[in-house]
Amino acid sequence: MIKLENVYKHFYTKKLKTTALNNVSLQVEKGEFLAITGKSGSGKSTLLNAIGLFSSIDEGLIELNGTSVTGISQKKKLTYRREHLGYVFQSFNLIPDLSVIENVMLPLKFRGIGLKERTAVAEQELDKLSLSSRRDHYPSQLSGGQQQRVAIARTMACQPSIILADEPTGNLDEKTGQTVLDILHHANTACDATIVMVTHSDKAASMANRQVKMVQGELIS
Ligand SMILES: Nc1ncnc2c1ncn2[C@@H]1O[C@H](COP(=O)(O)OP(=O)(O)OP(=O)(O)O)[C@@H](O)[C@H]1O
Repeated sequence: MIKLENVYKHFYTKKLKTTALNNVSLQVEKGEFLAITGKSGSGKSTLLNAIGLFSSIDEGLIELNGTSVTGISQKKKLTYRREHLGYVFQSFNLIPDLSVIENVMLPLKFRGIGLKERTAVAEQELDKLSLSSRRDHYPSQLSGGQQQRVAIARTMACQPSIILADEPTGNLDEKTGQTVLDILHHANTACDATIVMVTHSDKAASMANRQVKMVQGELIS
């Protein structure tokens, strides 16, 4: 479960103060699939980054699975991210010196899963995303869409309880985009993952149980 209460986030540049999150309160139940829509610059990614523990907030409270994560140390945030959160972001953050399969296996290693099991899980996830033939390639040898799919395979291999997706179909052709949506849908319905997805696509948003909209930093149901 995800709970935000009266969350504010401001950005300051020399001349401008931007309130990217303006008194945002939100509750996403366990196993819910929420879509966040809204115009460019309305604060969607800022919201996702705050829930994903990538950026701090200025005021308010965030709870994930019943644990308050506001103000916890960087070390605890990292542990929490590794154990509970999965990200499907457009910046793939693949490790360039690791092959495709090694990238997918890495977070499983952090969780203490043995080599045989992590190889099997990674192969299975790569197969679902039609990437088996690329398992020994390096990220630089892949197209943008292929890199995004590797990142999704890496996320799904960990079976996170909360998945945060920022424009997950943005860079992909229609067929691959649908595969990604199907994978998210499966994680939601078969594995009870809670999903928060930012999207501009009506088709992607229609996969969700509920839609909310960001307007100038405020959340509108
Ligand atoms: N690091 C930053 N410094 C200053 N302002 C920022 C920073 N990051 C975001 N903002 C501002 O905060 C507001 C919200 O940005 P955010 O990226 O959350 O929007 P978004 O809804 O995700 O947009 P898009 O759909 O274009 O990705 C914008 O006005 C943006 O200019």
